[in-house]
Amino acid sequence: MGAIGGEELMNWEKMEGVGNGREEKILVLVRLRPLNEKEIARNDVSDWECINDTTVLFRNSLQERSMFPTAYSFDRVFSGDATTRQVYDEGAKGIALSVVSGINSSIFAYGQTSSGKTYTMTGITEYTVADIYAYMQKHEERAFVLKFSAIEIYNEAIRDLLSTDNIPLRVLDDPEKGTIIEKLTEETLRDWGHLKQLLSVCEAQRKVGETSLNETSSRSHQILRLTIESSANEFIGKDKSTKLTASVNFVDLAGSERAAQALSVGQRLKEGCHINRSLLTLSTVIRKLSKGKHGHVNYRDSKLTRILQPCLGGNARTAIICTLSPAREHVEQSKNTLLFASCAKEVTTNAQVNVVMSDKALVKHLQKELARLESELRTPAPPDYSALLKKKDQQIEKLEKEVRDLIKQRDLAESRIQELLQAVRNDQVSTQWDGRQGNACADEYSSESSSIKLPGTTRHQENSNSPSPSNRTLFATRTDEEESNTVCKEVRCVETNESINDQTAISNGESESVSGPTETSRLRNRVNIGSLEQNFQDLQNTINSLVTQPYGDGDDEEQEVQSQISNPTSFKLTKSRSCRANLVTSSSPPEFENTPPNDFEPRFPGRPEGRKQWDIPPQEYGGAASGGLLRSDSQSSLGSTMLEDAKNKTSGEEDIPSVDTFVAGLKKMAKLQFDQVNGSGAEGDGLGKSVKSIGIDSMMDSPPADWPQEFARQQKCIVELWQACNVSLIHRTYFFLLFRGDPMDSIYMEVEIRRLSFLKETFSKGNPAFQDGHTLTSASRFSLSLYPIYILVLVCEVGWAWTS
Ligand SMILES: Nc1ncnc2c1ncn2[C@@H]1O[C@H](COP(=O)(O)OP(=O)(O)OP(=O)(O)O)[C@@H](O)[C@H]1O
Repeated sequence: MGAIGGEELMNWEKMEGVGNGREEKILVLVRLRPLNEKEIARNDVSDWECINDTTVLFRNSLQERSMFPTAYSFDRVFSGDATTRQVYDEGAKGIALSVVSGINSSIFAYGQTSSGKTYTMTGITEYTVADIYAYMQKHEERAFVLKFSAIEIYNEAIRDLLSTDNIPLRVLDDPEKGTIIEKLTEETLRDWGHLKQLLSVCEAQRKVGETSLNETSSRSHQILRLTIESSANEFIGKDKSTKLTASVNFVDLAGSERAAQALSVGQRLKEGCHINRSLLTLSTVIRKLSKGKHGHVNYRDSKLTRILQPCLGGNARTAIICTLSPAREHVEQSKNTLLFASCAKEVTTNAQVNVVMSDKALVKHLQKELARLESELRTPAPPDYSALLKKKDQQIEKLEKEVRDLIKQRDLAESRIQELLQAVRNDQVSTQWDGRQGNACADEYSSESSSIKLPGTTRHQENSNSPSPSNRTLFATRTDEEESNTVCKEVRCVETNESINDQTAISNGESESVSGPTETSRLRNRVNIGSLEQNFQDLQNTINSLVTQPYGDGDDEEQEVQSQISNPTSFKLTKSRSCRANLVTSSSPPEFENTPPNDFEPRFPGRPEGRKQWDIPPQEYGGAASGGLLRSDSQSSLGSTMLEDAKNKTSGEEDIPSVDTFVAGLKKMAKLQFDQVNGSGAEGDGLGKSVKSIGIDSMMDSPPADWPQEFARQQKCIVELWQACNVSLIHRTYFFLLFRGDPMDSIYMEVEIRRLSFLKETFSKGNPAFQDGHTLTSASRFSLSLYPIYILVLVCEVGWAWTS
């Protein structure tokens, strides 16, 4: 017995590159035999052709329609005129001779009966053994030991072909050696002649029978095993001896057959059934292995697959030679063989060099390995700079990406800041403009003629982007103590929450909030003639611009509003609370045109006779007791009617019997509506109901489950109130001239509407319950445009009072 030392072993493993196993696909060869004499006599023709070294083509001369492919590619295909020597040299040799390198190998022959399996395997076995002996002769520095064993599996029974006993052998699972066959004869070969003799014995022992397809049909699966042990001569007899040991299997499978074709009966039929069953198991195992080594593989379903398990996806290099009969009558069988071959070429095996070490050699080897590892620990190997560089490069790339993202975010934030700053500048400009009219505003707020009070509530003031009425954009923001410090405030609101005395001054502090008549007179007394004159001049300019851009051009106005709405950047509503500081596009007020009219329209006392009277039966509006709100469609119809009236009329056409009566009726209607909206008048009068009483603030913090519906109702009510106060151009004019509180109320309501829209945007992204229109915006803008006229009248009054 030869041996190799530990160093030699490591060199060997490096050289072979298989120390840790080598995965490779099963080598699949296809051999097409020529037509035999019987087939030629039957004038059979060959439908198969090897068009190159790797492809076999099915020439369907009958033009049959078939689900099978016509071309098959494998590692190597051999035509009918190829010799077994060629098959061996160009195909199986490399696999078979792995055994001399300590790697297990297997050569299979698979195919239908009479396709040439035995013919091929006999030659392959001879050539392999011859080459092994030639190798042994070449490598005299090594000592080889060859052992031979042979079995056949006949009707699922294992027989020892080297034994004359007919006793079936048992298959055992050995924890170290794997699957073994009990009591199997293993002959140590003396020489080549000895092997030839044993092969003859096997041939004689193997079950062979005559069928209609093959006179010498193999009725069993035959496995010849040649085991080679080799070791280096120089280590023989020394303690540190190791040896390579591997086996090569020559597997000549029984041929699949159709009972009808083979005309088998009796014993032959029984043999055929066993053959087909075991071949079916082999096909199943191969098919499963071809899909990857996942799940359970039924090796144990047959003795054939159990014994061949290491060759099928295990520690072995494997070649399968699929033999084909060219005869047309065997076409289907040939196609089945090729399908098996197609699966087999997907199966992966993992061959390893099989080294057997003596105990002393093993200890020596392990000690050496231990010393090497310890030295590596003491002096760690220099770092792998290339790997480190690669890692750093990846980190740099990641950081660069992050930087790019941050730059993008920064740019976005800057643009947002610019927008906000612009808004603040606009706010300041408008505040200055308002400041010049601050006293007048104060008077306005304190006017007793304001029929609809807002006790304990906030009055909002709309600001325009520029003093020019034709270029105003409405902004509205709710402010409170918390919000007043927010940088991004775009519109200022003056709140009179708790104490009127603590009211925030508008703009430069000149303006004062709602107060009683005494405050009004005090403010009037503080009016400076010079500032009044200046205000007068400003207002004159404003009026001039109003005259040059009359409101009557409703289409233009509407278009402008439409463009503002369609362009969110030009029409924004900003919430100044920091946690909700995102700019939100203001949604448009509700659409009323499509609301169907109903019978629930209140009679309007100031309405001219002959026109439709609005009656407001208080009991129909519910109230605190019922707690009910009007259905929104009822209220919508009111707004709709009024709006349509306003649209259908011009100032010239308007028939106004009594402005005072009209205003009184309007106020009454507004009060009733607003009381109805808020449940009752107990907490305040009409429009004086604050947003807080509506519950918007609490809704923002913890919106109720049905808040969208409730919200929509509230929004609609306020919108309709607003419309009630803005019926038509001429009425509006009287409002401004004679009914001082209402213009601000209407503006206030517009602000509220916008704030509600903002809340809606905040809470109901994409909620289809909110369908907004644009009609209020233009009307509101018109209210603003007329506001200077009112200021003018007020100034005149103050001037007159002062001079008198
Ligand atoms: N390539 C070939 N060239 C010439 N003759 C061949 C070739 N292959 C097979 N034959 C002949 O065909 C006949 C059947 O061959 P063989 O017995 O090897 O088939 P088989 O596949 O082993 O059949 P079974 O499965 O029934 O044992 C034999 O007479 C054999 O000599």
